Amino acid sequence: MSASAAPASPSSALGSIAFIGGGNMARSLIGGLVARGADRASLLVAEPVPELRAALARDFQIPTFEHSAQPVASAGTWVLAVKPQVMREVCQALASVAQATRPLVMSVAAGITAAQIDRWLGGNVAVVRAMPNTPALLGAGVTGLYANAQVDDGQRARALALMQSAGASVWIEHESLMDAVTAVSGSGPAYVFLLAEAMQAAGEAQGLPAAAARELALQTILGAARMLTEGDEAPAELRRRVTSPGGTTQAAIETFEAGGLRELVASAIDAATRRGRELSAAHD
Ligand SMILES: NC(=O)C1=CN([C@@H]2O[C@H](COP(=O)(O)OP(=O)(O)OC[C@H]3O[C@@H](n4cnc5c(N)ncnc54)[C@H](OP(=O)(O)O)[C@@H]3O)[C@@H](O)[C@H]2O)C=CC1
Ligand SMILES: O=C(O)[C@@H]1CCC=N1
Repeated sequence: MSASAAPASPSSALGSIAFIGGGNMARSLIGGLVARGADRASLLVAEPVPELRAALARDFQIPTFEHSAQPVASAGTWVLAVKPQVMREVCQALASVAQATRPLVMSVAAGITAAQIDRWLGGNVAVVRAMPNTPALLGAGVTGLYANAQVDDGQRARALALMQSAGASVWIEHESLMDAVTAVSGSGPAYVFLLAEAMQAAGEAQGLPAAAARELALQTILGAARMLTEGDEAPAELRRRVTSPGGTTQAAIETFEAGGLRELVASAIDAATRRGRELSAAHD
């Protein structure tokens, strides 16, 4: 595995990129690319929902299409950003173009394997499986990347450049670990949002006004995340510095530990990992 941080702007060598699916994840990736100065005219999006197309065109001034035929014909990189449930059908419809033009195909779908995508596109296709997350919109995401054997060095560099617009990237050598990546970081923002909801609600239950509870909870998460990522100290050490012996934090941490928070987090991530495998099998 290797990790790298985001560069100042995406390379112009990226060429045209066709996004198939313009929903939540594609929007986050496109937002990250646009914010880092990507050529808007080279970001082509196929999205069947008219409201989503209109919002993408309005917010990012990029070309949008109802069907994928036009964007894929002119793009050297495809980003498949549809749900796992429809990936087979979407790929099979694009197989003849893939065989004719040999694009770099990137998939962000949970569970679906590079071998499945290669097979559905007709075989011998360069496939990079990527698992980003929605903070990509702010350039603050993290992506796990796996390349199949057909991906050459230039294509690896192109995949990395594209995803670095979304934040940091980590290459994963063994594809079987991509379901764990999905469970930790792909789904991960939702766990933090759940914590934010719970902290805010608990603050309100203690009598804080809603606006104050929100501000206190959200800024606490932001500040803690910055301490975790901008310093060198381990999470356990940062926690120790907040926890005065016999004080308030100790009372809360003991409650979390007694309630099995660590085991619960491990179970949740195990459930998400298993779900990724199930999605692959269910939609083969
Ligand atoms: N959301 C997230 O945080 C993350 C999502 N992912 C992955 O990204 C993928 C997309 O997820 P997400 O963005 O949340 O899903 P969304 O449903 O928001 O977006 C997918 C979009 O693709 C559209 N679509 C369906 N069929 C086609 C087609 N043939 N051509 C073009 N577009 C089509 C869908 O339209 P319609 O609704 O009409 O079907 C929908 O608008 C999934 O595979 C998911 O596993 C990965 C990492 C994080
Ligand atoms: O929930 C999902 O299945 C997708 C994949 C990771 C985040 N969202």
